[in-house]
Amino acid sequence: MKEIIIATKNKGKVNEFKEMLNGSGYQVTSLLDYPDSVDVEESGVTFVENAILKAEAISKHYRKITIADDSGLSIDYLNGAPGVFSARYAGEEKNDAANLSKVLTELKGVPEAKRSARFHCALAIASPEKETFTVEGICEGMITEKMEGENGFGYDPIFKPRGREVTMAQLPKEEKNTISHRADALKKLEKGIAQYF
Ligand SMILES: O=c1nc[nH]c2c1ncn2[C@H]1C[C@H](O)[C@@H](COP(=O)(O)OP(=O)(O)OP(=O)(O)O)O1
Ligand SMILES: [Mg+2]
Repeated sequence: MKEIIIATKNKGKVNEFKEMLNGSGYQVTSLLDYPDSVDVEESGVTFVENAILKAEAISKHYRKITIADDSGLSIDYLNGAPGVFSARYAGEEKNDAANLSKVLTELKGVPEAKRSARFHCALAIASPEKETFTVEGICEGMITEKMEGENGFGYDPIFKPRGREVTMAQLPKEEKNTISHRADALKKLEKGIAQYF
């Protein structure tokens, strides 16, 4: 089967890509299958730049077709923070629980009307032979006042997608994978993947 490496060690992302590409005919691997892989520095100032950095470094190293995902949460009341710093918001050690607590503290007492936010996802596909291609997806919503739900990962327990009454972490995974920023981006990329093989 044709292999696509997802250039991430984030288990949450890996699971979602495997679910969403299930039945597509591609064998989906990730850096969890390549544990000796180098850590790529996310030095870009946009999600797209970081996705390109990760996809190109890994595709060059393994000489395989690679998709990288750079994503994060942008909160209007915080002028777009944590943005590209979402994973490292409460410190370099990338702690989801600490990141959520930091956001909830910063939004303490802020009324519902001012709690709007959106998830962003940039995907880059790279190959040793072809030019890199990128897409972006978003998911609109708002920040809740407390954490709820066990599904998903990252900021899901404090993010209520628009049109839903529960957090992303309370939705079944099939539903998250229909409405998420990652699903939105992947829909835009999917048809183009075949051209890389
Ligand atoms: O669907 C999501 N649901 C909740 N939170 C999410 C989601 N998607 C991204 N996020 C958050 C997690 C992390 O705080 C940051 C991604 O950071 P980002 O650098 O892209 O990923 P990462 O460092 O965990 O793994 P890697 O760079 O190896 O792909 O945004
Ligand atoms: Mg990262």
